[in-house]
Amino acid sequence: MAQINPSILSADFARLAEEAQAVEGADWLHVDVMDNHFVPNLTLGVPVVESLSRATDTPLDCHLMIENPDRWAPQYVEAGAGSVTFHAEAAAAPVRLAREIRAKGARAAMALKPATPIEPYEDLLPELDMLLVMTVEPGFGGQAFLDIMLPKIRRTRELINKHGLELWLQVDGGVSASTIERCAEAGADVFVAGSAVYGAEDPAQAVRTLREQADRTIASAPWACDH
Ligand SMILES: O=C(CO)[C@H](O)[C@H](O)COP(=O)(O)O
Ligand SMILES: [Fe+2]
Repeated sequence: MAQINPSILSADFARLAEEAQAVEGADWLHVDVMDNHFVPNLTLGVPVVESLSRATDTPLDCHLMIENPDRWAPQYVEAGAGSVTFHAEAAAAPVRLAREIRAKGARAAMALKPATPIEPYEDLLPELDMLLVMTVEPGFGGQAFLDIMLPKIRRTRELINKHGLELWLQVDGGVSASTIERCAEAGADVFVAGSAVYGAEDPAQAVRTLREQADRTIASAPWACDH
């Protein structure tokens, strides 16, 4: 089953609680944390995540685009995040960090920027609950989907299936009605969508439509039948 995670990066930050409630029915709410160092943009931090976790029943999927996640990621679990994603390029000790996130009670995930290959991380996959393949350069919403990431999604899915892991494979960046099927066909099962959801007239309906598209594709995808 596909999971759709609307990204509040494309929501109205002055009405975050309402915007979160507008997509109830989504699997997770994707929260982009940017520190203006790891990426050239600044969004929100621990206090906002804490408030947001009280404002919605949808679990929070925090995508940390920050330096030194080894220091900060555990605080996002304490703030109420159900899943915390750190970047492979930023973590000093990814295994220790993934174990700490899990020990604190959240799902541990690792993200790869477009130029970061999956292969060096094969042995680390059992330490993770989700792997995020970025399909745009992290930093901004509303960018065009990078088709050249499809082979990496495919290779990552092959590694997950080869090792028989229950790891989720998330894609983030430019995911919309016109790109979600290519991602699902390549092996993704968790889909972040910012502008495609919050730019729609009815965000909750946009979530349902994306989920239907992804579910239909996954149902006939060879990678899902083999699994
Ligand atoms: O991590 C991100 C950007 O770094 C966002 O989650 C992503 O860009 C979502 O926005 P959109 O669906 O509009 O591309
Ligand atoms: Fe994100």
